Amino acid sequence: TPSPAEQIKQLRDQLNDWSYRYYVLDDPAVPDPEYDRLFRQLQALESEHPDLISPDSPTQRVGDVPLEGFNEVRHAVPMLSLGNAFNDEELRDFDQRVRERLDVSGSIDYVAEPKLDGLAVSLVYENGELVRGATRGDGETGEDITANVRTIKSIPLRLRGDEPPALMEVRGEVVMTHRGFADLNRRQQEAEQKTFANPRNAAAGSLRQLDSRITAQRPLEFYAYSLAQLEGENWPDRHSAILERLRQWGLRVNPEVKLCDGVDALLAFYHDILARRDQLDYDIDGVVYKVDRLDWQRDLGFVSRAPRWAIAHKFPAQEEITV
Ligand SMILES: NC(=O)n1nc(-c2ccco2)nc1N
Repeated sequence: TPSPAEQIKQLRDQLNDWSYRYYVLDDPAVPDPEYDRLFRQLQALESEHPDLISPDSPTQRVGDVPLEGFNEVRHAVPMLSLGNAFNDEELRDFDQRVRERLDVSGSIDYVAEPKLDGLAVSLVYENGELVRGATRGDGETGEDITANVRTIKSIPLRLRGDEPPALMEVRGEVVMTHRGFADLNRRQQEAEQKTFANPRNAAAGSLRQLDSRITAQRPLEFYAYSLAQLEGENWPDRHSAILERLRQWGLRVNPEVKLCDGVDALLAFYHDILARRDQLDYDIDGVVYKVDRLDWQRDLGFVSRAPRWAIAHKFPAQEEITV
């Protein structure tokens, strides 16, 4: 029979794979009771052999000692803010400025993405292991919320694949779905606790908990949308290839993102997402377009704190929805 260490590793890898299928791919491999059965087996083995517990074990997602406060962390690469376009004309101006600066005559490729209205978060992985989670803060420094991001099931504790990079920092948005928000407020009401005004506030309040056992009770999801640091393997040469590499590492990328050739395709994407906005299960406040080629992103650089190579295209403010 396999050694306790081998049994524990087998259970850990199997549970992490099932969790990836369920929370990242929305494609469960086994019914919940099967997952729970193996989870309890792993817990039993780990309690007999605590020295064999590893930080990427699914049993280690919820901490048990609340923090006194949050440490500050300095972002190695500033978490930038985006300039805005408020109408089609301003978007055409953006595209024209980009092509002029690049001295490119024809249309160029952009990646178009829904602009999720949650909280921007940075995740750092060393040799494939999640070592730090941080809020955006003021863009230069944020709060260390590692214990809280570890409770979010769509955030892998270990990157998938045999040769994880030495260092990888991914950024994305933590959101709460409308369904999760409604269930949470119902539970809060039943427990005579405060309810939240909207999913974004609920997500912010959940991430700022000093007790990660509370965060673990909150329906939070993570969508990755950019790569900030990568060491130990070559950078992809396009943003679309970065998103594919993030998917390969086991991170969740929004299924609506789309490679678009030229500004007319961007406008078609904008109007398509706007038309479907009410059917999406999470809040968005616009779409984001990013020049796909990374060499062109570098050439374009930033103006003050916003990139010249990306812009947000905002929707009209949504009238308050009565739930
Ligand atoms: N909020 C959101 O969904 N964002 N935000 C960015 C972003 C911000 C800075 C660079 O990229 N991208 C997406 N999809």
